[in-house]
Amino acid sequence: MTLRLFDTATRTVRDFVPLVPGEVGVYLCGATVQAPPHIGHLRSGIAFDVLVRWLRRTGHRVTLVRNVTDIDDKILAKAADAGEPWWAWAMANERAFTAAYDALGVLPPSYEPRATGHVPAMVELMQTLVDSGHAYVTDPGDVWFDVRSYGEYGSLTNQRVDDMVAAPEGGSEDTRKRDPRDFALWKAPRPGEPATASWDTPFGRGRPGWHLECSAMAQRYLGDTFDIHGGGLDLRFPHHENEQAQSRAAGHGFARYWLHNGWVTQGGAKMSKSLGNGLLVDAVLAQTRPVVLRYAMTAVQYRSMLEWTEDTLRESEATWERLAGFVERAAEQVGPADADEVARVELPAAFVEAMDDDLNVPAALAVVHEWLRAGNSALSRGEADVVRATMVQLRAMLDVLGLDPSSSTWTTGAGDQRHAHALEAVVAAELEARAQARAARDFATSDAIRDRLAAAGIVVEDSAAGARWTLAQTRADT
Ligand SMILES: Nc1ncnc2c1ncn2[C@@H]1O[C@H](COP(=O)(O)OP(=O)(O)OP(=O)(O)O)[C@@H](O)[C@H]1O
Ligand SMILES: [Zn+2]
Repeated sequence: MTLRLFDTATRTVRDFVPLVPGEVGVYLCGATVQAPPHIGHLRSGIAFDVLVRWLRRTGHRVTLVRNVTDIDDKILAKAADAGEPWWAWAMANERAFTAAYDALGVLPPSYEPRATGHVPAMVELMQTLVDSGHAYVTDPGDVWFDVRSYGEYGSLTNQRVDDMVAAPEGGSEDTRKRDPRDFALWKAPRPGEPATASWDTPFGRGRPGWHLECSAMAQRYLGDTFDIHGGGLDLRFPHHENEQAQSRAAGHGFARYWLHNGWVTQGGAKMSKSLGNGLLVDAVLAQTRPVVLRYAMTAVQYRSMLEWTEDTLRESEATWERLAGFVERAAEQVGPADADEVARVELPAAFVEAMDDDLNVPAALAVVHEWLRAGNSALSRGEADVVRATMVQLRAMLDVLGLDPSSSTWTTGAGDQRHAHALEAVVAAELEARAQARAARDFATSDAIRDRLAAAGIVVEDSAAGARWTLAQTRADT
């Protein structure tokens, strides 16, 4: 059986044959860390986590590179509005993304390069493009890719240059460009931008364009030619078209397969910050266990749109309870299986077939549910051997999807923020009641509330801004 993947470049399903047998290099465009993530931002991380897990399970050594774009117009603008250094703004949001990936059981990438740490590699690539006549400098710091110089421009998205829209950086009215579609490799600082947000290059001082970052970082960690490049559907054009043009014009083979995941949508529209319909990961995790969110985001095929409704999490929770409930009861009856056994067991043929069919997770889950039904019958009949075998199979299949109920990712409660949010709400109500009692000079009540909180290990401090609370330090800390 061979893995077949839908390659966006050829618009066909192709057998996946890695460049080096048994080894796979994957580059996934990561976050531009300008804000904390909404669940749409996590879709690609989860989709490609399933790909990586499947490749590993089928015997491949996978190198996954997922970058962090930590310098960008929006980061600079938002940090300036907030009165913070741009790098502090980027770092805080990068941490929020990392916490979200961890909470949802997305395995860490092999390498997670930040754009700002790879300026020399970008300058080198840009130099190659300038030297070979594929890029040109207008004013110091402004370097453009010359789309007419590269005959294959448009091949990834099957477009003719004449039909394309102007590149957003310096639009069609920018007379310095040779063609309105030419896009920025390097951007001179704009008035008012901090000096720390630009770097010296042979072409003047400036900062990288987004497309150049990914080309340079992919080459740095995966080499001139690598297997799979992924990202959200909206990145195909211009981002991926431009990445490919830069790298191939520089003489590199670049990505051999292109995979794009669908969006999380609401009412058919892409969930997005600017539309105001972005559900922040943190807000969802205040009310839902991470595994339930992971299940909901994994259960669809990666290329499908995932339409988010009020019922999505409820349905996901009910299904998850049935799966995790079986594994728990089975382990009670026959004892737990060890991780090695789960990692080595031969998977059901129908499951393998579904995963090899362009990661058809819904079909793979249908197999999981057949096994679940059989497992539940075996449980009620007390057939220990069948229960055990089914438990091992279910855990193995679910592990491929990042959803093994016995994985420590889910059993330790890490990333589950519901307790913290519940505590926050209860203490806030207590403090409000105390404030009212004090306002009414009912000190007996206000003191009783304070004592009750202290007995629960909560220390209240009064300040001009109102009451603040912290958890009491343990004896060992004092
Ligand atoms: N709803 C979504 N579903 C899947 N992927 C998404 C979604 N929204 C954003 N992404 C991905 O996240 C990355 C950043 O996208 P983008 O900046 O468009 O998101 P956003 O911050 O919500 O959008 P906007 O700038 O319109 O508010 C891209 O890789 C994109 O593919
Ligand atoms: Zn990219």
